[in-house]
Amino acid sequence: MSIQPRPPIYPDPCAAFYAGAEPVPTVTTTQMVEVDRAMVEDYGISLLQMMENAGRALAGQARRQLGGSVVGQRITVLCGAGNNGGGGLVAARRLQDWGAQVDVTLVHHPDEYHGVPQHQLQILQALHRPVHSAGLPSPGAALTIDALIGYGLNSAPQGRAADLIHWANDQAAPILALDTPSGIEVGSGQVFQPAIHAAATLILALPKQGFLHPEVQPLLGTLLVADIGVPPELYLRLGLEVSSIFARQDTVALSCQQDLGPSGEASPTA
Ligand SMILES: NC(=O)C1=CN([C@@H]2O[C@H](COP(=O)(O)OP(=O)(O)OC[C@H]3O[C@@H](n4cnc5c(N)ncnc54)[C@H](O)[C@@H]3O)[C@@H](O)[C@H]2O)[C@@H](O)CC1
Ligand SMILES: [K+]
Repeated sequence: MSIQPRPPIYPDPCAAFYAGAEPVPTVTTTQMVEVDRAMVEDYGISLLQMMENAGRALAGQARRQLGGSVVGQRITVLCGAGNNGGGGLVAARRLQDWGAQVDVTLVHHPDEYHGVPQHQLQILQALHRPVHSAGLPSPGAALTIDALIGYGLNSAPQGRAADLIHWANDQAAPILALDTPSGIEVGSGQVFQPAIHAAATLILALPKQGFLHPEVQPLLGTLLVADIGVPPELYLRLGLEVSSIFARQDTVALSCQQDLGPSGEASPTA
């Protein structure tokens, strides 16, 4: 069964994103890859640190969406083998720590996880928490988390990742996507088939340029951006002016400015 796209949250396409009254720049995939590189190589902020922040923020957003407590709530977490999936594995662990019943569903066999995602998986295994790498999750969860593919998407989703995207879209449970709904090429805004139809998307660090594309926006749901600890010095080096959007909270909602108007300075709308 295929589903129709949910109605867009924003009635008109976005021209720019805001957090409160603060403009939030978008980044290209090239810039985001450079952010990742500089974090590790120039500042010694490891991927493990960033991923822990990402997964903790994702778990916190899931908890908010489920009303403030996850005790006894069923959550399905779909995890690819890349760093997006690694963030999902962190979120799964934290949600289990907080009392949720989490079904961790992997795209690949555990032997095919490497690097930091493998490290996150091995923590779950050391804790004897079950993970599933075959079949489809049981239906009936209160929330599905999509940590299948992030900005590493290279073509239309294939194989088991595609099967899990179809499965998630067919469930009644809302989908919380990590960084991007899987199936979107975040740089260009190309929507592949299949692609996740998210109720909410928790963006890491900064929104990606493709999120301004009108075809992408109906798939994003409510947009939030999470602090993963990128220092302002790094953004400045890339020519990005990022104001203190996380001064009060680690995760903030993004609103949309629908057009720039004749002066180029319209107020943001919710
Ligand atoms: N500094 C950052 O920005 C951080 C990024 N993180 C996450 O890491 C993501 C990027 O990680 P990666 O570069 O590892 O890439 P991804 O995890 O986005 O994607 C790579 C994985 O997706 C699979 N894949 C790619 N195209 C596919 C297709 N067409 N069909 C099926 N499978 C496909 C690959 O086989 C691989 O397993 C970001 O989107 C973000 O979510 C976080 O983990 C923490 C830090
Ligand atoms: K995703």
